[in-house]
Amino acid sequence: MSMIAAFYGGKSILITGATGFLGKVLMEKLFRTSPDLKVIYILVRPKAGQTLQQRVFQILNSKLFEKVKEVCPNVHEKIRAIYADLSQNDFAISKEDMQELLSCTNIIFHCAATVRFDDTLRHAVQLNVTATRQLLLMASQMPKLEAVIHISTAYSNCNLKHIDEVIYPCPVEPKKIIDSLEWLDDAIIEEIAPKLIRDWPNIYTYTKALGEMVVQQESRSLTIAIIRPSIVGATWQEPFPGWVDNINGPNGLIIAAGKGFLRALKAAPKAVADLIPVDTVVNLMLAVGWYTAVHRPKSTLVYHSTSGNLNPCNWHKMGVQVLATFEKIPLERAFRRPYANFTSNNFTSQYWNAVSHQAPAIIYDCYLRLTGRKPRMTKVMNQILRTASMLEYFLNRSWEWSTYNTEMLMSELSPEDQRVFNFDVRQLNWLEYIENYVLGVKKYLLKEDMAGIPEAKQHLKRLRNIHYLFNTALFLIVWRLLIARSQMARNVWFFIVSFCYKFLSYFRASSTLKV
Ligand SMILES: CCCCCCCCCCCCCCCCCCCCCCCCCCCC(=O)SCCNC(=O)CCNC(=O)[C@H](O)C(C)(C)COP(=O)(O)OP(=O)(O)OC[C@H]1O[C@@H](n2cnc3c(N)ncnc32)[C@H](O)[C@@H]1OP(=O)(O)O
Ligand SMILES: NC(=O)C1=CN([C@@H]2O[C@H](COP(=O)(O)OP(=O)(O)OC[C@H]3O[C@@H](n4cnc5c(N)ncnc54)[C@H](OP(=O)(O)O)[C@@H]3O)[C@@H](O)[C@H]2O)C=CC1
Repeated sequence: MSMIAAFYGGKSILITGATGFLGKVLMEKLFRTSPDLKVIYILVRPKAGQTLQQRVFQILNSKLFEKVKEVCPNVHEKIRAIYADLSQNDFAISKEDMQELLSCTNIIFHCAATVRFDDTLRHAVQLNVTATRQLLLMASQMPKLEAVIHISTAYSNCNLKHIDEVIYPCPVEPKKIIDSLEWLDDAIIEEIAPKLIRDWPNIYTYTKALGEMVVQQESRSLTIAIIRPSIVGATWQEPFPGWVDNINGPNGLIIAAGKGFLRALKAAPKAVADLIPVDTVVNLMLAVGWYTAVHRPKSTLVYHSTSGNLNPCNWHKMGVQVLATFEKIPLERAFRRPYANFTSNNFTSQYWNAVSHQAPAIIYDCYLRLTGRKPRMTKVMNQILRTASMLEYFLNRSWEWSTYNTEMLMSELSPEDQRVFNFDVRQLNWLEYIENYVLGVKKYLLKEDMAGIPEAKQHLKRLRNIHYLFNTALFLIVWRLLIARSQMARNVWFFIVSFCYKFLSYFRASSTLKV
């Protein structure tokens, strides 16, 4: 019997960010392995015209939850969606709901955050810092609370090269920033933001670092742990391989590469691609929840959920495998054949951008215009290049994350728990994982039918022919222009033609002799 699964039995669990990528996989695993848990409270806001109930209904009826319904048929009764907006005071939770949360919650998983790299400082602080503080204040009023698990990111200290499982202080106190945002207007905040974030690459990583400091400051009366995942990718094994449902991080770039939009990336081929499967992160979260509640460590422990120091893979290997998978299982209606280049050189990168990205987009838009349609490719391309440039910082560096606490926890688990809540990334076969990942992007994210693969392959063949035709025509035009303008080009041309003529004459003469 799994000790961890048994631990969550009968528990009331509060999850923030349950509608997000990580939150959904966490709920799924909890229901599947501990169907006898009492209730999962989720803090949800209405979104995109959907009520809370519609949002929950959609999640529970998704492919991800198919297995859950077999082991926990009454899953609908065990999930309680509470209206909440984490950017509001007291999260805008009603008095009755707040009372229920305060009196019943046993475990908290705090996943909610804004993960946008370019969010405003005000909003990012509200979500990633102030909301964390407010949640911990709530937590300190929960008599039955056993543990709080805060999800941060391995990149919260990406201004350092070697990162230990400790909380690093930030140059400015989070409280000072929270206070000053109350009276500064938005224009001034945006002006001081670059000075505040110093050597952090973006507001997201900076505010996540502030969030950790808040955890440390508010942890006195609480039992808290912090988990720092690196780049969270599709599922490795559970509930099935390759599940993914948003375009953050690698996902959008994989689509852009598969559709032939993105054919070059400014990335150091040898830099470590520190991806971590989402189910691995979730297994660690559940194990940490159990360990923190049962062993109540004296200080706040930090756990790295990273792959680089245990089972490293680099961008070159990853890129090659992504392309190899697209050969076998291409995406539908590609713009160009998937092909790409990783370069860390500025000049080469700009060259590839102009030749491989911008020029084809402009040509295609001209074609759309000529055929009476609205041009759109340049816009799409600029969006992709903007995204790629935002991720560049992470593609051109490697970090060393120590994993002492994570490994210690692994050794504390029973063999059964090590199997059911496996977070040992050493067992991950990258080639197999990436293939399933790419397949998952096609199936679950783009919702493409596997029956369309032969047609997609045909389409790629047509694109290859167009490519050859285009290159030949381009070569002939350039050559013709050169010949018209340069004596040297004419000489080379006559040399080649006379050489070919002589070669053919010799060949014809020798074959006539044989007859
Ligand atoms: C040497 C030889 C090599 C040979 C082989 C080479 C082969 C290469 C093949 C290439 C194959 C690629 C392989 C994989 C590459 C993997 C790269 C992975 C990089 C990952 C780095 C991640 C670092 C993460 C660090 C921290 C991790 C975390 O803690 S948290 C989560 C990370 N957060 C995010 O990812 C959020 C990032 N997104 C944003 O901040 C914003 O979306 C934005 C700023 C990027 C854009 O904002 P904007 O307002 O302009 O747009 P938005 O409204 O959001 O969207 C507009 C449209 O753009 C689409 N979109 C959004 N994000 C992406 C994306 N990531 N990729 C693609 N497209 C994206 C979005 O859907 C919108 O589309 P429409 O709705 O159609 O308008
Ligand atoms: N994905 C990754 O690569 C990594 C993620 N992390 C961390 O993991 C955690 C989860 O990330 P992930 O699941 O990928 O992110 P998502 O963007 O998928 O999910 C974010 C969640 O936060 C919720 N949320 C945001 N704003 C509010 C708000 N004002 N009120 C209520 N809820 C809100 C979202 O709700 P809604 O659905 O309504 O928008 C959503 O449920 C984050 O803390 C992130 O920093 C760390 C490292 C890497």
